[in-house]
Amino acid sequence: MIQAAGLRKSYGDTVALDGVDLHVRQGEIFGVLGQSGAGKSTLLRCVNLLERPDRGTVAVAGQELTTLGERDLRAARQHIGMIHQHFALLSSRTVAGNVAFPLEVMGMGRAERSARVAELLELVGIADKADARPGQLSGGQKQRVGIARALAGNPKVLLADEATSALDPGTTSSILALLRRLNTELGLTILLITHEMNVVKSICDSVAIMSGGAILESGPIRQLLTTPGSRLAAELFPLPAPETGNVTITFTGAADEPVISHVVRKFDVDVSILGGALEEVAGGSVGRLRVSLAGAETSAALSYLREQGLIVEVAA
Ligand SMILES: Nc1ncnc2c1ncn2[C@@H]1O[C@H](COP(=O)(O)OP(=O)(O)OP(=O)(O)O)[C@@H](O)[C@H]1O
Repeated sequence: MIQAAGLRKSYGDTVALDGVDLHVRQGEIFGVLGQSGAGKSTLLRCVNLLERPDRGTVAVAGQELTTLGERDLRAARQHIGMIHQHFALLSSRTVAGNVAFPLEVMGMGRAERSARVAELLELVGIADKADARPGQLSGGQKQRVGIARALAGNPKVLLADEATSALDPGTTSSILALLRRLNTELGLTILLITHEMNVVKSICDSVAIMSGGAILESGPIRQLLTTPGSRLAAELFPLPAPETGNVTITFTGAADEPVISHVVRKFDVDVSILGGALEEVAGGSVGRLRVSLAGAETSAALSYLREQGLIVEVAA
């Protein structure tokens, strides 16, 4: 649904994007995770060409955007909704007036417009706030207005720029739940940028980890977590640096299998547990356990764990 290749963007001597490739599949929620200054906002702005990349190509819904002139680009952007960290609402307009704004720009007639606005406010759960001004709303309600406005043109893609960073944890959860519902009910593809692992953990299907203008690792979350050496796994489950010979075991969905007690019973080994955690990620449970094994049958025990489908990494 979104295909970017070889994106480069510099501001003077600062290289904000240093050859970025991005592939977001239709119907998924894709998170770009990174620290401040990693290049996330620049990447998002290059996807709808609010910022023109110095080099590289961007296609959204099969349409190559980088070759379009300003007029065609404006038309193409109607199919790409965007929501912002600080909501970007017009304070002089009511909630309904804010949501109506893009429909006015599209030239939609008054009656059709007001029916569409009512439908959108209902969809995001703030139909009762239609006549309120943004200044009278909570942060979560403001973001719901932002989402309704972004959906006005029936976009195929929604870009979310730190959409929950200005919200408290409870409100963040309700906005993330709304985004997931819109993703499921409307088949909306969502590309979001965030510096919060929690956002990735709760709603993303895929992720790209970004640093210094480059993507270090990207793909479906469950696939990344079961790839040896995964940065995502290391960030999601911060364990102390391993000592030589320590074993890190990553498992998905198999936490109910008593594999460790099997190993101890089947082989001549002792297992000491050094640390670990279990998390709900991408709709399933994923766990990481750091252990040390001692005994005559250590290597047979490690082979057995691998045969059970666990990812087993031995620190060199
Ligand atoms: N308009 C601009 N002019 C000059 N430098 C810029 C501009 N926009 C971004 N940069 C620089 O490009 C780099 C990447 O910035 P960007 O805003 O994309 O990062 P980010 O990961 O979104 O960070 P943050 O979460 O703090 O916004 C930074 O070094 C930033 O200072």
